[in-house]
Amino acid sequence: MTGLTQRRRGPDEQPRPTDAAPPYLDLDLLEARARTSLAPEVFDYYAGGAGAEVTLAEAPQAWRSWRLRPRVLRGVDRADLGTTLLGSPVRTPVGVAPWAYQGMAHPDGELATARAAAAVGALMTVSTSATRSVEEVAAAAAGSPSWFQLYRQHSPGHTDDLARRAGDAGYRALVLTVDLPVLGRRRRDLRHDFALPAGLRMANQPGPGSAAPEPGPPWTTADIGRFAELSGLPVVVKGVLRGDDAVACVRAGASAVWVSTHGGRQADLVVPSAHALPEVVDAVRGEPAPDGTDVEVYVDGGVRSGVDALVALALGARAVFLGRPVVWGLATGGADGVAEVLAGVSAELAHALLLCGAAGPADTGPDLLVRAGWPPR
Ligand SMILES: Cc1cc2nc3c(=O)[nH]c(=O)nc-3n(C[C@H](O)[C@H](O)[C@H](O)COP(=O)(O)O)c2cc1C
Ligand SMILES: CCCCC(=O)C(=O)O
Repeated sequence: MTGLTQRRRGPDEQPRPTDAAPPYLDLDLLEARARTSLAPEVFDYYAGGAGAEVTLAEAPQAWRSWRLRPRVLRGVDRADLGTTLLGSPVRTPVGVAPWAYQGMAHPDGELATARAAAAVGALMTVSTSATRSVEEVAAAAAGSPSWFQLYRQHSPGHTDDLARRAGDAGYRALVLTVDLPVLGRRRRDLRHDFALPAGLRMANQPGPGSAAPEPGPPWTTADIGRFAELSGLPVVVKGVLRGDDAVACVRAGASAVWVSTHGGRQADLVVPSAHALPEVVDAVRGEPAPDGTDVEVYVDGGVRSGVDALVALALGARAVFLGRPVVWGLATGGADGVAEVLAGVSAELAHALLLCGAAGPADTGPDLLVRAGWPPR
């Protein structure tokens, strides 16, 4: 049976994991399949959030609190998704957010994700907590632009060493994740006493790979310039939700800031990324990056379609990153599954741009948006 002849689901019917692939990207179906194929504690580690999971649940809704104001009669008949991220050309502004322990989702783990991202021309961010080494994933990306995400390690010397290795391995930026001074209280993981399954290892860190690692000494803005120097790479600060913090990062030497709630996995009741993004974009306007160019702002959290991505671009994001959709792609289809997700959301974005009379990511802006609700606020 092809997707085209498939019976349509009723509005209240949940996707069945056995359904054939529909002729469009169905992330609910991928998640339902992943839920049946993964061990419950692994699925819950990937899917879960902190506390009562309010931030997790609000993230996708927050993008949908905007409505589009399409432009017509502008002669736009083609949308080109190509752009640059910190000077590296990519074929889509939809990238892969760093996510840990990919070997639990697929035996090839991070290597499969890297190959898929390279095939689609999307940028991948590789987590410190990968099940493959810094160098192995760089080799799988085969020169396609990738970034390395750095976590504070218990030993500062080890953190410095990872930063240097990222520079040597050819990553194009170092992403400092700053929203994990301690691990969020993730009830699902606590219930399962989650730990990395036997046979898998954290390839870049010592220790057992539990959900409650002990991070090293706190970082401050002074570390931004230090890591840029150590690695020889531009620094992106991930996990910024306030304008004042964003400005402090840039003044300390960051080339970009990444608005994120860590997928609702750190503090609960945090402002959704979609609501924090405009404040951050406004705050860094006019603040030059170390190389004199404009500071770039990225965002993630609850982006589940190309239209969500369009809202993010229109609010001023230069790139939009996906977390769980990529997890479900890898868990259900390996590299092909990841490519399907990245290409699918990118195709939706291209289509949404055209429908709004925009020729590409740079041809978007707040004029395309109004707050949902009537009268518009
Ligand atoms: C299973 C999982 C593991 C994650 N691991 C990391 C990580 O190692 N480093 C990091 O900076 N962020 C990590 N994140 C956060 C993501 O980079 C990203 O901010 C978030 O997933 C985006 O939200 P979304 O899942 O709704 O798309 C993780 C997220 C998930 C779901
Ligand atoms: C040290 C944390 C492990 C990876 C992570 O960031 C996450 O699970 O959200």
